[in-house]
Amino acid sequence: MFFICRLNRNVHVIAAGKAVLGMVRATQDVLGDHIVGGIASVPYGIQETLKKSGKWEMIPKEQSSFQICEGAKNNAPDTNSLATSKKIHDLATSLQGSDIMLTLLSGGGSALLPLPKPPITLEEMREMVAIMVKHAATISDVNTVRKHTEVLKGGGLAYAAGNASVISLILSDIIGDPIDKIASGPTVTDFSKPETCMEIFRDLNVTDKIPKSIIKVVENEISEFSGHSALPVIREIYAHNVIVGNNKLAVSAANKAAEALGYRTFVLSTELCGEARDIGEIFAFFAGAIVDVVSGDKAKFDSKQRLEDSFGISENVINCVTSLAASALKYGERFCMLGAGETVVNLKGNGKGGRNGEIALSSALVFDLLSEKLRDYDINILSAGTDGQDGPTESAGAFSHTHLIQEAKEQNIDANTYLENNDTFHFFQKVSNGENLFVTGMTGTNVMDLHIMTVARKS
Ligand SMILES: Nc1ncnc2c1ncn2[C@@H]1O[C@H](COP(=O)(O)OP(=O)(O)O)[C@@H](O)[C@H]1O
Ligand SMILES: O=C(O)[C@H](O)COP(=O)(O)O
Repeated sequence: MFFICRLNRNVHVIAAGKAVLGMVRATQDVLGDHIVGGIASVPYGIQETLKKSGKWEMIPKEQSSFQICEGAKNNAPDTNSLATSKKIHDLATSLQGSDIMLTLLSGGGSALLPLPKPPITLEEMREMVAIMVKHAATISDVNTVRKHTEVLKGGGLAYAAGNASVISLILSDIIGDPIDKIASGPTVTDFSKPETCMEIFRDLNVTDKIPKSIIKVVENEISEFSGHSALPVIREIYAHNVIVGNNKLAVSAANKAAEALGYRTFVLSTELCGEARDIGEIFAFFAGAIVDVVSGDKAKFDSKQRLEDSFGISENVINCVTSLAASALKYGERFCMLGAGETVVNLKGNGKGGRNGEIALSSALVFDLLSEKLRDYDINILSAGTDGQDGPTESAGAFSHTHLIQEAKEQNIDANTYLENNDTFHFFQKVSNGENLFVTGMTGTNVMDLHIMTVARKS
């Protein structure tokens, strides 16, 4: 698509997400008084957190016509983010053909831009998301439904802006950078069919639990579109959507930092997904497989076999990691394996935790299983959300190491009980006075989760 828009003190900024404050500031620095105003919908407390951590370069300059509105406690839409969404909708609809709507979006935008289609209420939207997430829905699935049930999602914001020129800069928090799903695609044409929502509910086995008003809106859309062929009626949207950052950038920076510290590095994948516990176990079994290769022992417990049989990791990948790590460790170097992505958790218990807590704790349980073989090695894992929040907890994630479970046992804390109850936050808070919890506060970015494992021989 090609369009021309003339920059002439006509830029209205609309921003929504956990990472957009720094983006607002950068656009202010570049565009100066071409920005005539705007609204940013951001999480509670983020301005104070960024100021406290000295990230002044991420704080927007004060401008009377620019409002920064905080909302969406615990990443769930609330009355504040709803009120902000209404203001944003009003601003978009007031724009003229000569205006530019510069939209800045990042993950978290979905909860910060809620405007349910009537008769759906805010409470019902919250309920739907909670049910889907509890049943391990991916964010892609949740946002597919949001696109069909909310006014500003699925291109709704750009549509509201009418003839104004729409340019969106998007920071990706979803595997594969799908621009129509990040923050539920407020400025992206939605090609998905409403039928898909019902298929998602069926696959998750939650159809009966979803509020009736939501089912009704989806069913109405299905019958409205049933007369048309393969695709629903597509709203015409003229927007220029650009991905400006994603987790590959974060992993590449972490990789460089590890190299600068002297580690031999390997990036397993930037698209890790599936059940969180599996990823924790995979990292720990990689450590086991590496140590098997270095020691040359016929392993009592074959980690390589486990990686292949239980997790379908190919022999090529395993050989590649283990030979690279072994060649480093044999010559006294340290090894670092990095990964990134976004997992899910099938919530069975009623504890407090997050994906990263589950990854850290499940890796520690495997380390414990392999403790005999790993005893001459220093092995650590950090699993954390780049946004600084691991689920509804006060931590970004947690560290795991080879003697964590033993340490817990000595403190009469049973790791399995905590993991089964999805209570990893309390596990890490309790063990050794919380020294393995990773607490950063909101970081001002949001490019999914990072997993880092270091392996070194004990000196
Ligand atoms: N007690 C818990 N233990 C483990 N994971 C949990 C728990 N409660 C919520 N979660 C998970 O936390 C995720 C939501 O966390 P959040 O940090 O808001 O995600 P995102 O970074 O994608 O915004 C969901 O995947 C959910 O399953
Ligand atoms: O980071 C987040 O908050 C989640 O991944 C959801 O974000 P989104 O639905 O706004 O993309």
